[in-house]
Amino acid sequence: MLVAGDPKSNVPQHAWMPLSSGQTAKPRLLVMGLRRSGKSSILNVVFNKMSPNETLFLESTSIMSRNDILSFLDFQLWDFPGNLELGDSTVDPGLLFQQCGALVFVIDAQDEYIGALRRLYEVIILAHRLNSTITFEVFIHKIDGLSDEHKIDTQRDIYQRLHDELAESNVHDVHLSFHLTSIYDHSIFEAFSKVIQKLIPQLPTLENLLNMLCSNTNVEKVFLFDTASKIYIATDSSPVDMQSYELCSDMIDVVMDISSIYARTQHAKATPSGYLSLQPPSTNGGSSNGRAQASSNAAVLEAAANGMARDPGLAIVEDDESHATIRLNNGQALYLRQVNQHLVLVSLLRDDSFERQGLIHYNFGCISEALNMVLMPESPATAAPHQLHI
Ligand SMILES: Nc1nc2c(ncn2[C@@H]2O[C@H](COP(=O)(O)OP(=O)(O)OP(=O)(O)O)[C@@H](O)[C@H]2O)c(=O)[nH]1
Repeated sequence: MLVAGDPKSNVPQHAWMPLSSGQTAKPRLLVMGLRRSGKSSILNVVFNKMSPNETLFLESTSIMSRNDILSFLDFQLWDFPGNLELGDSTVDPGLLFQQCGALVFVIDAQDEYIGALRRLYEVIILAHRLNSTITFEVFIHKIDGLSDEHKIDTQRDIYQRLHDELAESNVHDVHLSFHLTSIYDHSIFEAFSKVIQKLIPQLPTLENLLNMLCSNTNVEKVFLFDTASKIYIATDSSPVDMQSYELCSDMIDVVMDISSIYARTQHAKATPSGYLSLQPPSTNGGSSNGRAQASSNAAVLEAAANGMARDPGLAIVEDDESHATIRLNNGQALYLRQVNQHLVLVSLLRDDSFERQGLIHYNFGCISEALNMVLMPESPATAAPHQLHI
C-alpha cells in the first residue's frame, strides 16, 4: 500500500492522499463500487466542495486513497478504486474491513447494475465475515437521470435481488441500508448525513437536546450541521422534509458569503480535506466601521436563502456566540447559531417567535454549551450549561 500524506501539508484542496501501511486507528468509512460509478465525485463534492460539473473532468482512480476528515468527528475516508479486485495481492481484506465503521457501496443507477450487485454481494460476504459490525450503505446513485417511478422500481429491484442472494447464502444479520443519491442535488448530503450519524455514539443525547430546544423555543425544525461539509450530524425527532433541510443547508452558504465580506478578523484557510481552520485574529485586521459587527453579532438578513455561491476559504462566523437570522417572506425565519469551530445549529421557526428574541438567543446558547459538553467533554470551555427558559 502507498504512503499517507500529511493532512497539514500544502496539497491542492481536491487532492486525495494515498494510503500508508502505518495507519492510525481512526474510525474508517470505506467507499466502494464499480469503475465510473461516481465514488470520487461523491467524496469530492461532499468533502472538498467541488462543484458537481467539475466531476466530469475527474480521472479514474487507480490506487486506493484516503482522506483524513479533520472535523468534530475524527475519521478517515477510503476511496477503493473500481478497477481493483478484492482478491488482488495488494489488497489486505483484514486491514480494509476490520476497523471499518461503514461501507458505502455506490451503484450507478443509470447503467446496467447486475455486475455491481454481484460485486456488492461478494464484498458483503467477505466484509461481514471479518467484521460483523460494519453497516453497509448502498448508494443507488446518479438518480438525477431517472423518473420518480424508475427510481422506486430500481431501488425495489436492487433490494430484492440482494436480499434473495443473501438469504440463499444464509446471511441474515447484515446491517444494510439503501439511499437514492445524486451529486446534483441535496440527496448526497442527506445520505452522507445518515451514514455519519450511525458512527456517532452520542447521537441519542444530541437528539434529546435538540428536542428540548424545539419544545422550549417554538422551533419547528433544527439541524446540527458540520459547517464545512454541510452534513447534518443530528436533528430533532420530527420528520425531515427535504425543503426545510435545503433551506437550512443553504443558509450556511448565505452566512458564509456574508461573513466573507463583513467578518472582522478571522479568515480561514481550507485544509487539504477541504475543512476550515480558523486563524487567530490579527491585531489590525477587519473593517473599522460598524458594518463589521454585522456577522459576529446579530446579522439580520432580509435575503432569499437560495442560489448563493459558497466560498470554502472563509470562516462562517467569528466566535462561538455568533448567530444570524434570515426572515423569509412566508412568515418563517431561519436562525443560525455557531456551536464551535466545526458545528452550527440551523433552525426553522415562525417569524413571530422573534418577539422574544432574547429568549431565543439564550436558549440556543444553553444548547450550544450542552452540545459542546457532550461532544467535547474534556474541553475547558465546556462548563456546566445553564437551564433552558420557556
Ligand atoms: N449524472 C450524474 N453523473 C454523475 C454523478 N456522480 C458522478 N457522476 C459522473 O460519473 C462519472 C464518473 O465519476 P467518478 O467519480 O470518476 O467515478 P469513480 O467511481 O470514482 O470511478 P473510478 O475512479 O474509475 O473507480 C463522472 O463523469 C461524474 O461526473 C451523479 O450523481 N449524476
